[in-house]
Amino acid sequence: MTYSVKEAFYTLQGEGAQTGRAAVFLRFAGCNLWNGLERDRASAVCQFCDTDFVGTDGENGGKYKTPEEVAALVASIWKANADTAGRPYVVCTGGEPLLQLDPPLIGALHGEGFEIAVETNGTIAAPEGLDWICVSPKANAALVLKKGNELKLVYPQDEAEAQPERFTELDFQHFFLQPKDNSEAARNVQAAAAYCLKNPQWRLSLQTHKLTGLP
Ligand SMILES: C[S@@+](CC[C@H](N)C(=O)[O-])C[C@H]1O[C@@H](n2cnc3c(N)ncnc32)[C@H](O)[C@@H]1O
Ligand SMILES: Nc1nc2[nH]cc(C(=O)O)c2c(=O)[nH]1
Ligand code: SF4
Ligand SMILES: [Mg+2]
Repeated sequence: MTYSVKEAFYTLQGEGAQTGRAAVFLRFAGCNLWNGLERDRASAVCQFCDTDFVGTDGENGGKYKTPEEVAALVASIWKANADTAGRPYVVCTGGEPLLQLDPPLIGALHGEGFEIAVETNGTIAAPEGLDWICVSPKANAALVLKKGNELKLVYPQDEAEAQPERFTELDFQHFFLQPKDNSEAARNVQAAAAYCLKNPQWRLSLQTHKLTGLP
């Protein structure tokens, strides 16, 4: 299949349990919960997205015809940036990466020595072989992927089915609340912190790349 890549870049993971770890971010174009157009945001299933995932016009973006081409791109970005040892790490995101990340690409990335992480909205079953799965459930979108390494809930979401209590029995090692970044961000940070203080199963995930200025 052809892989539509919005952009690929080297940075530090800004969120969740792997925060601070150097990684190549591989951002796929397209999402099943929003078409990415501002004029359609208010009618989308997911309305708070902070990311441009439309098209293939970003840094290293393009349409790649084979899994080997994508893996070679990711490896070249790692090698151009990391000076010393450390397990090569790729974070597949989007948009919704599970629309495109398939077993051949997982095989090709492993072939280049990468540990593979994914950031997903949890509406699509995950292929075998992923090394780190972060699920971020969205109100009004049925959750299919009910186990993984971390569950990272954007907070607050008003709908009853997106309250933190709905997720605590699921099979994840880590549970994070990530304050929703919007015009109410400061208030959302305080609300998420207050919830974690009252409910110690949950930890606070701040989007540290927005503090450091990294992408
Ligand atoms: C842009 S999404 C891409 C991956 C996937 N579609 C998903 O939703 O998990 C990456 C992460 O950013 C989170 N996110 C998106 N918009 C956000 C916002 N406004 N504030 C905080 N986190 C946000 C998502 O919930 C997800 O954990
Ligand atoms: N530094 C950095 N960390 C991130 N963690 C998840 C991100 C995403 O957009 O999926 C992201 C991102 O866009 N940048
Ligand atoms: S599911 Fe993820 S990529 Fe899609 S609109 Fe929501 S936050 Fe953005
Ligand atoms: Mg982001």
